[in-house]
Amino acid sequence: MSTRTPLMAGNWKMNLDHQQAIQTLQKLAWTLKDAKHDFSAVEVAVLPPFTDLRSVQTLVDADKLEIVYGAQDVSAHSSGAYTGEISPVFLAKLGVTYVAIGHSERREHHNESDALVNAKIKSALGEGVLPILCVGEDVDTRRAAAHVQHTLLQLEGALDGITAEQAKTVVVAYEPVWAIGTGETATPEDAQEMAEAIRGRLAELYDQATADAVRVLYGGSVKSSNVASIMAKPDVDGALVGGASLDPEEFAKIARYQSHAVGL
Ligand SMILES: O=C[C@H](O)COP(=O)(O)O
Repeated sequence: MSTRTPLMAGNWKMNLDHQQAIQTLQKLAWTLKDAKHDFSAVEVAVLPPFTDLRSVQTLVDADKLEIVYGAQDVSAHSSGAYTGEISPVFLAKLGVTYVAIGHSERREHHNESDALVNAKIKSALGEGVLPILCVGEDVDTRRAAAHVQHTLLQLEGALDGITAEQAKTVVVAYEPVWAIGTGETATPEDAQEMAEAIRGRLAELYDQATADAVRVLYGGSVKSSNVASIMAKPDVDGALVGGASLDPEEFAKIARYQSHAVGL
């Protein structure tokens, strides 16, 4: 039986301005409160755009919300002449818990390499911000049956020079690119295959205790209708949710997957 606390993280991507962020977060918080959600059983996080973070922090603090929040990217540097970049120091000061690093959209549109992803992971960890490291293959790699090898290489590159103690705090999100925003979800078996392979490689890179501590999420067209079957797999510890996290009632249902799995 796993002792890992499941994590449901909503990646809002480039959606919702700071006023919409407040409305969305309030509605999410009310919905979860009405449902008496146990945050110690399933952790809930939102990853808004940078410009929303101060508003989100203010609401979370004022209403003492148990929802945590994160950023969608971070600079590999802590300060200096890096126009447009956001320092991990600034994120830590805003009470940010998590930061997504190496999302496939950043790898694709901003040419982020495994080396840069690795530098960003070190940068975040240096300020106590927990990385959600995104890995996963595109459709051609999957068709060539090279998806496991490809994804494990991304994992190794990202964790180069990271100690076992640090690695235990990293969340890994497996997101097959062909399933992101397409409505096409990987099967629960696909998610389990990769989550198990990731945990196996972590055991080889570090040790079993580290591998057992790391949470592995699945991401790609997760909805309330498919989350329970994905979460039933032993190595899947949560979901990185894009589109469906913009609807607070739907995202609350995803976080409450245990309730609707047993028909409550
Ligand atoms: O970060 C989230 C993923 O890219 C999944 O997005 P999606 O749920 O809209 O497919």
